[in-house]
Order: sequence, then C-alpha cells, then structure tokens
Amino acid sequence: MAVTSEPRALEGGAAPRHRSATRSLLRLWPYVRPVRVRLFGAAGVAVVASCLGLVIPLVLKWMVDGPVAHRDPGGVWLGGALLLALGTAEAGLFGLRRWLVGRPLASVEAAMRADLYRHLQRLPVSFHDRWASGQLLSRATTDLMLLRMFLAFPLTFLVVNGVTILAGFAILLSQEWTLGLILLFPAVPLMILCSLFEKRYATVARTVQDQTGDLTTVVEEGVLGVRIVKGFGRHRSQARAFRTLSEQVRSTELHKARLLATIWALIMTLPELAIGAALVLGTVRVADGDLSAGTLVAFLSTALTLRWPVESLGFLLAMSQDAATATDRYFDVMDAEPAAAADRRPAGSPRRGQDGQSAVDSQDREGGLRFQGVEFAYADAPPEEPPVLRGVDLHIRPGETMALVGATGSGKTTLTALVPRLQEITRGRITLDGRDITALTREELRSLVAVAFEEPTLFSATAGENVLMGASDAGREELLRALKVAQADFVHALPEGTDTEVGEQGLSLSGGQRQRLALARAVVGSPRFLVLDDPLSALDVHTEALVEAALRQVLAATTALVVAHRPSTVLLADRVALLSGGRITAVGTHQRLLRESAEYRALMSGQEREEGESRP
Ligand SMILES: Nc1ncnc2c1ncn2[C@@H]1O[C@H](COP(=O)(O)OP(=O)(O)OP(=O)(O)O)[C@@H](O)[C@H]1O
Repeated sequence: MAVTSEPRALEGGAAPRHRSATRSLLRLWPYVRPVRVRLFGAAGVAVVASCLGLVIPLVLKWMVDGPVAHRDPGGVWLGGALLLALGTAEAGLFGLRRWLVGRPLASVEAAMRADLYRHLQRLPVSFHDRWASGQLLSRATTDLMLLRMFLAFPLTFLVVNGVTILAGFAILLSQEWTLGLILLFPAVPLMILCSLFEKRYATVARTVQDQTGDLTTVVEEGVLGVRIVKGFGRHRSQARAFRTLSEQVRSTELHKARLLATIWALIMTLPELAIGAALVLGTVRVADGDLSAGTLVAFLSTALTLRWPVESLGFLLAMSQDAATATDRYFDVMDAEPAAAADRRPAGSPRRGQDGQSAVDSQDREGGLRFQGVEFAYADAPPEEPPVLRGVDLHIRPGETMALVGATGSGKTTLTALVPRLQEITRGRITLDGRDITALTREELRSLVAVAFEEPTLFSATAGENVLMGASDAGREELLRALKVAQADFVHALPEGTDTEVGEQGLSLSGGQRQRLALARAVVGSPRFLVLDDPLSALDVHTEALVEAALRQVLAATTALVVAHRPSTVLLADRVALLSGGRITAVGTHQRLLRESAEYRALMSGQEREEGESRP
C-alpha cells in the first residue's frame, strides 16, 4: 500500500477552471425533468408566500394612516387580524413548499447516484487505474448531496427572491419613487461585485471539493490497509499524511469562508446604508408634511422585508457555485467513455469480409484461444517506454491447458487481462474458436471466458453468493461441484455453510480460502475458456495437489491459460509458453523447455530452489 503524503497524481481533480455555472447546472435537466411539475409548483407556492409578505407593509400603511390616525380600535383589531392571517398563510405556504420538494428531490439524488454507479461499472479498468477511489466516492456522496441541497433551496430561492425583489421595488417606487431610487442605488455595484465573486469562488469551490476527494482516498486506504499500517508501525506517517491533506482542506475552506464573508459583508452593508439614507430623507419629508407617516412606515417595512431576499443572494450564489462544481465533477465521470463498443477494432486486426462476417482464416477454424500479433501498452505508461506486449503470437488448442511462464513484470497478468477485455489490445487480435473477441458482445464474452486472479476479490455477501457470481444460471448443484473442484469444502464447516457471510472483501477468511472461493467462482459456470492468473499461489503444496487433481477434470473440457510461477502449477498444463521481452519466445512441454530454453530453466530452477528451501 502506498502511504500517501500528498494528493495522488491520479485523475479526478483536474477539471477546467473557467466555465459557466449556468451551463453546468443546465446539465441536471434530464434528472430534474421527471419532477419538474412539483419543483416548479413548489417555486410558485414560495413566490406567492414571499409576495404575501410584501402585502403586510401595505396593511400597516392602511392601519397607520387610517384606524390609528383616527383612533378607531375596531379598525386596529381588523388590521391585526388581517396581519395574523397573512403571516399564517405565508408560513403555511412555505411549509407546503417543503413538502412538495422533499420526496422528489430525494429521488433525483437516488437516480443520479444509481446512474453514476452503473456507469462506473461499465467504465474500463484503465479508467479505474487512473482515478483514485476517494475521488469517485466523494462524487457519489458529498457532490450529490450538494446537488440535492441546491435543487431544494438555492434554485427555488434565487427565483423566489428575484421575483420578490422586483415586486418589492415596484411597490417602493410606486409609493415614493425618490426614496425608491435611493434604495436602488447599491444595485449596480452589488451586481459587479457578485460577478467578480462568482469567478473567484468557483475556483476555490472546485479546489476544496477535489481536496476532499483526495482526503477520502487517504482515509479509505488507511482503513483498508490498517493491517499494513499497524504491522509496519506506519500509523504516525499515515496520520501525518492525513494531517497534511486535512490542513490543505482547512486552509482552502478558510479562503472560501473569507471570500463568502467579504461578499456577505458588502451585500449587507450597502443596502443598510441605503435604507439609513432613505430613513433620514423620509423622516425630514414627513416633518415637512410632504409625506404621510403611513407611507414612510410602509416604505420602510417593505424595504426591511426585502432585506432577507437581498442579503441571502450571497450565500445562494455560493451554494449555486458549489452545486455547479459538483455537477462538473459528476459529469467528469459520466462523460468518460464506457468500455469500447463490441465492434471497435484495434489497428492491425483483419477487416470484415464482404458478407459482413469476420474474416476467419484457416488457422482460426482450428478453434481454441489464439493471440495474433497482440500488442498492448498502458495508457499512462511513459511514451518512451516500449509496450508491455510487443507482438504476442500464441495458439492454445481446444481443450488444451497452456501454462504461461515469464519473469516478474514480463506482462503475464497483462496478457490474461486482455482475454476478458479488462484491457483493450492496442494492435493485433485475439480469437476464441475463430471469433474475434471484439466482435463478441460483452455478455457472450463473459459467458465464454471465466477468470480467477492471484489476488482474490470477494464481496460482502455469503460464500455461496460469491461463488455463484461466476455464472448467472448456476444452481445449488453447480455450486457444490465448483466448491469440490476448488477444494473449498471448508465452506460447509462455516457456521451457516454456504450461507455464511464472508465479511468485507472476504476478510473473515484466510488468503488460501479466499483464493479457493475465487477459483470456485471461475469454474462454477463450466466455461469454455478459463483464464487463471496464478490462482493457487496461496495454497500449501498438499492442498495445491488436491486442487490440481480436481481441476484436471474441469480443464479436460476447457481451453485454459494458466499463469504459473511454480513447477507444480506448470505440471497441470499440457504445454508451456514462455513470455519474454513482450513476446512468446518458446512454446513446448515442460520437459522440452527445460531442455531447450536456458531462460525457462533459470526461471524454474529458481522456483524449485525456493520451494526446496521452504520445505521442512
Ligand atoms: N495499471 C498499470 N498501469 C501502468 N503500468 C502497469 C499497470 N499494471 C502493470 N503495469 C506494468 O506492466 C508491466 C507488466 O506487469 P504485469 O503485472 O503484467 O507483469 P507480470 O508478469 O504479471 O508480473 P508478476 O509475475 O510479478 O505478477 C510491469 O512493468 C508493470 O509495471
């Protein structure tokens, strides 16, 4: 595990800094569309509620100039009752708005999360190699929560407050236009300040969200790798790495808060100054008899009613910026191309014939698994580095088991990942019984090929469910057979047999037990082609021999490619291929390669010596 001291140099935090927030937010429309009626209905209700608030000053004016001036208690009681009714209606309508948006917005968030998850499953392994998991996790959690909050609050209130401000100013200007103009005066500088603020805030908001993603990665690695952290006493350096990152997040958050505080202070101060000026001027005019006291009271209470809509603009804009950034981050992932379509062919692969069929040459008709001029380079490998595979030619006959041997880092795992198309070849072709794998649908390919890797990945499910993941149509009988072949009968001794939960990543099992379950998963569907990447490495010699004996029966009917490090695994195979310098340099039986290939001899004798040394 890499003990991280800095944000990982993986993707997920390198989006363009300058973009239109509105254009970003408009991309949410397909998700909002199904709930648009409720959302717009809620906004309409909120507009009515907010405008009701503007009627209150008019009632006040009527009360001051009417019943209060004429000392009419009946009129005052009537006015009071009217104000109470207006206040109650306003509160009721705001409550109704909340009820209208609550459920639909939770469903928008759920739909977006489901789409993100589905898309992540379809993205190629090369995408996941490049992206830190914390960046993906933070998009699926924090960013989607920000978006739900935006739809629930700022989206509605930017509209509601905008309408309220326009209606309020219309009332103010109609009551006393000179005082109205004084209140309007700060509008222009405020608009300029808001647009400057928006640009700066957008950059900081993106940075803080990306840094949170990096922080999530460190936490995740620390939790998943807790055994290594403890085993190597790395908790201090891990804590230091965490502190460094959280310090960065803190300082960016403080920067963000300072920006927000500045804009908020300006948004609050300028209108207050304007209200103060209008109050002084209005009072002088009432004293001069130019203006009725009721009009001044109504004017000022309308201006005070408008304080909240104006003052809230700062944080509504900030929340909208956060949401625009979250939208960009969400679509950074959603815009990534899913795994190549079935018909995308790498350069150098033969063209289709005129009848539309894939050109099948005479060699292909022999069937089996064939690699022809296969080249592969990792997308993120330095350009000066040669491709990992530089023209692999290999034919595994139907029903044959081929062991793949090579030095560490020679590309064995890479080659096995190409068959189920976990990685896409950059040149050449791979055929299964004469059919190019790029011409098969994913489902066809998955039903033909099963894989088991050296590092067995299990899920938080029961042992049986983990095995049955290998074949959608397999039942109890196939499950028991697969457990037998993989010598995974230990499952029956677990507290609830095959229904026992194996814990997160199967960590309640030993490494060898996990490997055997992963092997059972590979063989449960009796696949035509089996690709095994050193699947027995964690087993003791005795168990390995038992698995091999059972596996022989399965492999007799299956075409298999088995990455092997130990001679005992090699002996399972009919023939052996030696991978060296990105090519297959020798193919033959174990005995023949021992005789003819010095490199193979060196590899095997190294292994034999190691094994000999480790035996009692
Ligand atoms: N995701 C990746 N991105 C970039 N390079 C990679 C990636 N995975 C592997 N490599 C590189 O590709 C080369 C071949 O790796 P691969 O894992 O296929 O070797 P291997 O023969 O299976 O090794 P081993 O016997 O140690 O398992 C190595 O140089 C490795 O550094």
